Amino acid sequence: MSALDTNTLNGRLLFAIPKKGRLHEKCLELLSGADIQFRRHNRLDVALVLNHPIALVFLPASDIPSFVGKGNVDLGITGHDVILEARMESHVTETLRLGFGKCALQVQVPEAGPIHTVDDLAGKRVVTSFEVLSGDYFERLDSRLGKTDADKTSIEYVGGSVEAACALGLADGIVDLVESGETMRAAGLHAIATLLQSEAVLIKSSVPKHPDLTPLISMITSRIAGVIAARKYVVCEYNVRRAGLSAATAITPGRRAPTISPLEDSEWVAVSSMVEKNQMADVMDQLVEIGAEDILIFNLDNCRV
Ligand SMILES: Nc1ncnc2c1ncn2[C@@H]1O[C@H](COP(=O)(O)OP(=O)(O)OP(=O)(O)O)[C@@H](O)[C@H]1O
Ligand SMILES: O=P(O)(O)OC[C@H]1O[C@H](OP(=O)(O)OP(=O)(O)O)[C@H](O)[C@@H]1O
Repeated sequence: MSALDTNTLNGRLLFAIPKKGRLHEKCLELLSGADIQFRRHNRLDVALVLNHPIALVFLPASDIPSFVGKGNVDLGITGHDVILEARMESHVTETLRLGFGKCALQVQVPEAGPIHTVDDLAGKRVVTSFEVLSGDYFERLDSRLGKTDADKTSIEYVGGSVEAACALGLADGIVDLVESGETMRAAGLHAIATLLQSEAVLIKSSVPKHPDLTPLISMITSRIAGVIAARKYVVCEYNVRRAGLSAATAITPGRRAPTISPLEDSEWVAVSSMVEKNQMADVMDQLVEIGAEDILIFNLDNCRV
């Protein structure tokens, strides 16, 4: 098949996936968890899904918002940041936050330099890959500070390695993504302001071109939501005396309500409840404190909640 053979793609839902970079591998894991099976031929940016009428289209993450927003593809995964940078927020609907690709877009300056605040940076040179968001930010700042056209902040675009710009003498400050902060610190920079927080999201067109694909979009969304929820929750099971049950269910209320089952010993019950993974250790400590026993934690492979 050639890269975009319209006959082969006819009738298939087009689903855009970042072709490389930070989000690529995580997206492949999601597809696998949702049982969306495909074989990608060497170098081709389109792959037909074997078990559903879907074609995956591998695109740069930053191009996905406009492809989805303009209806060229039906569904996509990308970062919230690049949706705003592409000014596509009113053309796409973010249907799911995916819990990965979490980062912040921050203004950074040399740690040892004379600039300490964004007000100090206003009117100087800023280098970034986010020229739209940075342009908006510094335009507001310049206007608040009463800068004229002659002395307003200069915003220059670079495609990557933004963190090198100050050391190379190209910039007084940069606007770039930060997750762990390692890149920033290694470049001798520190953050002085945050423009936005971002994470990967599932998006669809706000005005779908193919309304007949809505049930398939709902199915994919529900499957991916199941994979995300399975990562977020564990199942906690334990035994507790009936007398301690109300204290126990206050600790593990579950999503709707915990499941309570009688035991052969009529003084005791077994409780099963979903618990957020990051609360698990606290919850177990509290259960031990109220006398619960045989506390077991189970990871979920998949779920629909
Ligand atoms: N350090 C990071 N930690 C977490 N998420 C990140 C990080 N850097 C980038 N992201 C997220 O991943 C998205 C893609 O960034 P990445 O640097 O991987 O792009 P790329 O593939 O190199 O470039 P392109 O946007 O051209 O595809 C960003 O828009 C952001 O949402
Ligand atoms: O805070 P950290 O965990 O260090 O992550 C931040 C870095 O990650 C991103 O770049 P990436 O490594 O994806 O490469 P790029 O510069 O080529 O976009 C971003 O542009 C930062 O440079």
